[in-house]
Amino acid sequence: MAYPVKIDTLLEARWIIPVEPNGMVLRDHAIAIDKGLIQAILPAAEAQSRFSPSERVVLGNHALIPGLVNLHIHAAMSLMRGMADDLPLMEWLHNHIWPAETRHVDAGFVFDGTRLACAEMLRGGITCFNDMYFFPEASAEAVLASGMRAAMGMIIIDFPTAYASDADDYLAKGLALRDKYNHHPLLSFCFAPHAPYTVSDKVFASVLTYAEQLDLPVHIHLHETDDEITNGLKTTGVRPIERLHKLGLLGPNLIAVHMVHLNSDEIGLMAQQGCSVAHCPSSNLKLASGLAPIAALLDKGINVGLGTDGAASNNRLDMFEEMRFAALLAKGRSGRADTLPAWQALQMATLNGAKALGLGALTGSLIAGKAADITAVDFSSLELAPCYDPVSHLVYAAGREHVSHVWVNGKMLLEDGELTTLNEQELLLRAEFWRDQITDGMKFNDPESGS
Ligand SMILES: CSC[C@H]1O[C@@H](n2cnc3c(O)ncnc32)[C@H](O)[C@@H]1O
Ligand SMILES: [Zn+2]
Repeated sequence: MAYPVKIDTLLEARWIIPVEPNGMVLRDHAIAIDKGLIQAILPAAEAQSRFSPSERVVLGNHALIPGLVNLHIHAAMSLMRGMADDLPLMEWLHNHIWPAETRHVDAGFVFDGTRLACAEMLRGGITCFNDMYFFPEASAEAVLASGMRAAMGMIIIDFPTAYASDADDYLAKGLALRDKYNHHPLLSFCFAPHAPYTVSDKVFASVLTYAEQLDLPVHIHLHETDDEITNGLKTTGVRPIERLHKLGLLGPNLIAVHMVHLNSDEIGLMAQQGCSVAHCPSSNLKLASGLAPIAALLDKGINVGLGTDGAASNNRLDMFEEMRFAALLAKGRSGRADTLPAWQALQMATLNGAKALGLGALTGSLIAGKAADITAVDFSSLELAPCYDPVSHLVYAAGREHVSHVWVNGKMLLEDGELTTLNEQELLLRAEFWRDQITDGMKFNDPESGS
């Protein structure tokens, strides 16, 4: 008989839901992990005789799923959660968020805010996120402190900020960051021009040149509100999607965020060009932007992933909530209960996000050879009983409070609900500190406060 093979970790669980192939649920199986990678998935009894793990984790009433992929977030905005609620996008941005960003956002803010967001996301089973924010070098340090996987946005916005003076400066800073971490096992990069209404044609042309040269995704807010389209038509003569098409930006590397207001020609064009969409249902509802036509996008074969957007417009970084909202809203909008079934919502929250980021060979599903980015969901609570179908429960009944363990690249970052890399108490103190800074800034701005 052959000797057992030494490995780092053996995870045994009641259910393993690999997502690829879709619809498969494995009962009483185990995942063998070594050097950060999934080595094999096989029946638990067989795994026990074949492998000799340094660590064995037995999760008798849990489902193991691929770590959730948050396809659109401004992580550091966790520090602005609840700062400006119940406002439409443009009023929210111009009168509240941009003034606060001008006044308070620096590298320290971004480091603390991103760590806070990482802590929240890890507790909710998210292993990878696609970030778009100022001072991405500070976000990258926060990501590395947490052990998560992230796509860092090389942001470009056509106005000066404390981070960069002009479009060339934004691009140079983003590219320098990418050079610093190129080939890092946990970090990847996306160009992140903010939106059609804040980026000029000339700057889009530079972004396209670099994106093609480096074969990197381009991550942009697009067709989020009706006003964006009306104003775009007025200022450029065409709708924003048509403008980006003319500029050559539509293609398999494009991650279009929101995509709420679309006509059927635009849906056809996005499909034909192979673009991906980041659907952010909670943010679209809270800012009253509208309901994205997700069933129509999926019918055309468009790759749709899910995002939380920032905590200032959501106000949770909770992909369980996004899965449930996505499934329910798509049914409500299409008038068909079979639109966006649970398995498809789970696929959107995992594999589709990974594919959009160009990380489909690395994460997003549980198969041998991919990174061990894994989330364990505990089905012991009474609100998850009885269980006929674990995939149904994951989307329609479970919440982030049921996440017990998380691994990224084979490393356990959440153990029985406890973070292993980030210090919760310190993050709470830093959050209070920044809340006090922002509140003082608001008093200073408010003539009625007398200061
Ligand atoms: C250039 S860093 C990102 C920039 O985007 C702002 N932002 C946050 N949420 C949204 C949204 O839903 N639409 C448009 N812009 C958004 C954020 O405050 C930063 O300024
Ligand atoms: Zn956003």
